[in-house]
Amino acid sequence: MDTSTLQGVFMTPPSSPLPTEETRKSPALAISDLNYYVQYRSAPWWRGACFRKAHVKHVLNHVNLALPAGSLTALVGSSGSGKTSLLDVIAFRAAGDVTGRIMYNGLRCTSEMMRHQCSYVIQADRLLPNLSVEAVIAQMGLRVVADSRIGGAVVRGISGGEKRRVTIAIQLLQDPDILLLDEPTTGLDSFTARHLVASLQQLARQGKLVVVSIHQPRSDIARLIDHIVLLSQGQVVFNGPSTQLVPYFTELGYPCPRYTNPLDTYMDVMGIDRRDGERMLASSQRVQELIEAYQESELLKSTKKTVAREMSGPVGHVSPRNGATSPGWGRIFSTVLNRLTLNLYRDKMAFINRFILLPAFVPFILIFLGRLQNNQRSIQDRLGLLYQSVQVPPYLPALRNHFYREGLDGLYSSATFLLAYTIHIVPFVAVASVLFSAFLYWVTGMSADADKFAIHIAVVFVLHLVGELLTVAMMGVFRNPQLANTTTALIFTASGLVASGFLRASQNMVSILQLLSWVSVHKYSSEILVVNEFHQLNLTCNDAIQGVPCVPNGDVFLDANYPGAVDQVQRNIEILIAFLGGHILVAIVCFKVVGLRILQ
Ligand SMILES: Nc1ncnc2c1ncn2[C@@H]1O[C@H](COP(=O)(O)OP(=O)(O)OP(=O)(O)O)[C@@H](O)[C@H]1O
Repeated sequence: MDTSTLQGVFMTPPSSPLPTEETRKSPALAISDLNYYVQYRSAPWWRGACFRKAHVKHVLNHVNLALPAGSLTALVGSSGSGKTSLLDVIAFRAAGDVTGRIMYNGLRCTSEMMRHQCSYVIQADRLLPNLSVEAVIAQMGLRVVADSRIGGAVVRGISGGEKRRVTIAIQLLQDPDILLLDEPTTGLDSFTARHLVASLQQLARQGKLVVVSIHQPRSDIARLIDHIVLLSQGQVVFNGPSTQLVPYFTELGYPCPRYTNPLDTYMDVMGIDRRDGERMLASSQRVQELIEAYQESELLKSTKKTVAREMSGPVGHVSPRNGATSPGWGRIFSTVLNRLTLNLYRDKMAFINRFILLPAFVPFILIFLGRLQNNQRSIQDRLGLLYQSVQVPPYLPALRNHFYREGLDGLYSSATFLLAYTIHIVPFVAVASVLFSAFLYWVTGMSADADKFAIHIAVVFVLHLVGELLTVAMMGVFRNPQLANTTTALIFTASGLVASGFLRASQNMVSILQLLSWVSVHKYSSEILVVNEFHQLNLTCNDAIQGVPCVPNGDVFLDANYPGAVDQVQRNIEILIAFLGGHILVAIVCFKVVGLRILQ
């Protein structure tokens, strides 16, 4: 659009017809005297919570708003003005302390009500990289990419703009009454950004309350906005229909020069110039005057009157949308399971990781160890191989932040997700365990007995699964895949060292480590594997060193080093099964207790 007509745009109604009285029911969202405070600590994190000074920041300061449904509202302000915080507070996702009241259609909002009636599209697109876009929403103009992969770091997929529209489309599948979007146009080219905002305007016209935060809307986007909230340093500087923007500021002595975008002009007026102390003081004073002028304005008086009318309403409850019933648990579970499985099947790196890397290690073992003998030295070789078997590396689970997001959106519970997650990795872990054990047995010539081979696979399988579940649990705690993976690798390595008895006899360790080994999965899995390999194994004495008693068979070795292990195989298998169940529970608890507390 030509900038010469910009001022006209802000004085005349936008292109799409404004909502009818039926859809407007003004105001849909009323916010009364909202304050938002966050606590933060200065000084480096390693000083610990007790030694760092706690500060409280007043992020949103006495905000009163009345936002009409059927209109596209934009929160506009410079970086740090409080746009994201305001959206977080409206969505009941804010991490700090909130005072004030939010009403929606005359009902007092609660977090449960907003989880059901409001969808919040945050800045980053969190999509599963290997899923295709199926019937998603012609409304979002995604038909041409309906069969494309989303794409990620490895596989190129749909474009950034298309990803953004898919993110919005997914939120729209919930048919929300309120749609909040944080910086939806950031990173998009001008055509895509305009197309996206036009789609949002169309959605608003259907009676939804659509609120977007925008740093600095370009002229063609500004034209589509019906209602503007200008924020500076957490305070409202203007709140009203876009048609009133220029008249309001002109009256305050800030006319908009011809041929310029009014939002650009007023963002400059509201900006704090930090180049030097003098300019900073002058611009801060100007902003303060603007804030005070708004406090005295007719605009605020009328907003407060409207808001006050709404405030007497009762507490809102969750109502089924448009008569729709939510899907049952079985449907949700199978959808989550299908999505996870499909994503994993299409993930080339996961395939390489799980099916190729571990078996690919076997040729190295062949060079390093060769075929197993039955002499005295083979005892050490066998122990080395068994240590290798119990030290299977736990995989980085394919969990991503979008699952936290979906959990926050109330789409499914942590238990549902973790159950689906565990089930979806079972076939992969099983195949990887079979491949690993088969290669190991075939290359080295371990005890060739079908039962023993099956037990070896089962133990490797349980260790893989426990490792993966432990990583999932750590992700519930840390919310960081790398940290979770490193922590699990450390725990697993330490546990294997201490509890397997393959590198150091347990009896020689300090008592605290001996005690700790009782809670290690490696103690029980190692005992099963060592019995598996050494029980009924005949050994030759032809390489025995003079003066060192020969170990004539594996059972003598077991009696000396793993006393009672032969009789405890059944018990150890039961303990391993309990470990599996226990780790699923630990993962659920980590997500539910620790995870949700972080997110609230
Ligand atoms: N949890 C928090 N801890 C500390 N400071 C916070 C927290 N949340 C918000 N703030 C501060 O509050 C102010 C407003 O932040 P907010 O993210 O809402 O701004 P914004 O307008 O969305 O900025 P941007 O456009 O850069 O995203 C900033 O100064 C920010 O540093």
